[in-house]
Amino acid sequence: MDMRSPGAKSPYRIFSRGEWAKLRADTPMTLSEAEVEQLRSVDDPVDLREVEQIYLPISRLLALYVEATQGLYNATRAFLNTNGAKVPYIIGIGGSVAVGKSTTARLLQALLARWPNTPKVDLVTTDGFLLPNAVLEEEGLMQRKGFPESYDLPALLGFMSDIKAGKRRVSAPVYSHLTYDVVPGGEVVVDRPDILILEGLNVLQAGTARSGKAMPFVSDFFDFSVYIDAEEALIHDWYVHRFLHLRETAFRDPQSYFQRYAALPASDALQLAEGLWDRINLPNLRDNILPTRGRASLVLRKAADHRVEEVALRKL
Ligand SMILES: Nc1ncnc2c1ncn2[C@@H]1O[C@H](COP(=O)(O)OP(=O)(O)O)[C@@H](O)[C@H]1O
Ligand SMILES: CC(C)(COP(=O)(O)O)[C@@H](O)C(=O)NCCC(=O)O
Repeated sequence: MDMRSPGAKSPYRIFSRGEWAKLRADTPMTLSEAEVEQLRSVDDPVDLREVEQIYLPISRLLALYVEATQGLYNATRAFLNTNGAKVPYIIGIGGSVAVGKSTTARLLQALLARWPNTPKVDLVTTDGFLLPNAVLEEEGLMQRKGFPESYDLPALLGFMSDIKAGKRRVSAPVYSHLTYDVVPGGEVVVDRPDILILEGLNVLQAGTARSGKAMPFVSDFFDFSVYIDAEEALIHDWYVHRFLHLRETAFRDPQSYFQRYAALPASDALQLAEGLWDRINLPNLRDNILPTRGRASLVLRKAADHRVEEVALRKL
């Protein structure tokens, strides 16, 4: 589906940047320039203007949706005459490697937590559910990191199911981009938030376990989902640029998996980044990530300067 030429039958309503910005209405700005700077990832130029024009309208829309969903839960509780556990509202954020999912997730977390009915907003990334490198190596999957088969899908589904059941203190494993591996014994504990944001490449994918067995979709647990979109060539440039930037910063850390490459001449580092993109991230984008775009509730389409130029909102 081409988002830019949606037919009359498209399930999406398309907004230009200007049209979307107007939907902020009177939503107050609750982040400072310094906070936005702190929340953005390496190489992401997002600023207060982008927050005002793109993220405040999303935050306003979500505040309305969350309130309506909370009303539905209350209606069910009244109907059943029970005092069931509070159920978190779940938002999925998907898109390619290097498209800017982390920045969007952190900005939405900060904005949503400032609404009075959703003070507790937790954020979990799916990379914690990747199989450890030792297992990926044993199974010949190191060149498939981020592909559906590189995740422990049953564990991710179990986590989502516990959250939706309103369980207390549900834990998720943690991934380190520095060591390029799952952190042994690492965990993040989610304790009945008002909202949970789940961010990762694979959040909108159809559920197939490594055994080939059909499983529920992770997105079956979502109340709302966002897909971050951009032209393939742009994401490629962002990935390579970020890699060269990290070579001068994070890769110099003695703990970094990529430390051995920090001393490489720029031309060799460039070749390495191009190889990772061509062998892993581009095929994953084409085969597994982009095909899920049409399942998102909201699609944010970014331009070369990383700014969102178009927004597509699913007609319910
Ligand atoms: N090799 C790396 N070393 C350190 N940080 C990294 C590395 N690769 C990615 N990151 C950081 O990890 C986060 C997630 O990156 P990624 O999965 O590409 O998603 P996105 O760019 O869509 O947020 C980003 O904040 C990025 O800057
Ligand atoms: C860790 C990732 C798979 C992202 O995982 P996610 O949080 O989206 O589940 C990705 O950042 C990655 O490392 N891809 C492997 C190829 C590469 O090194 O770029």
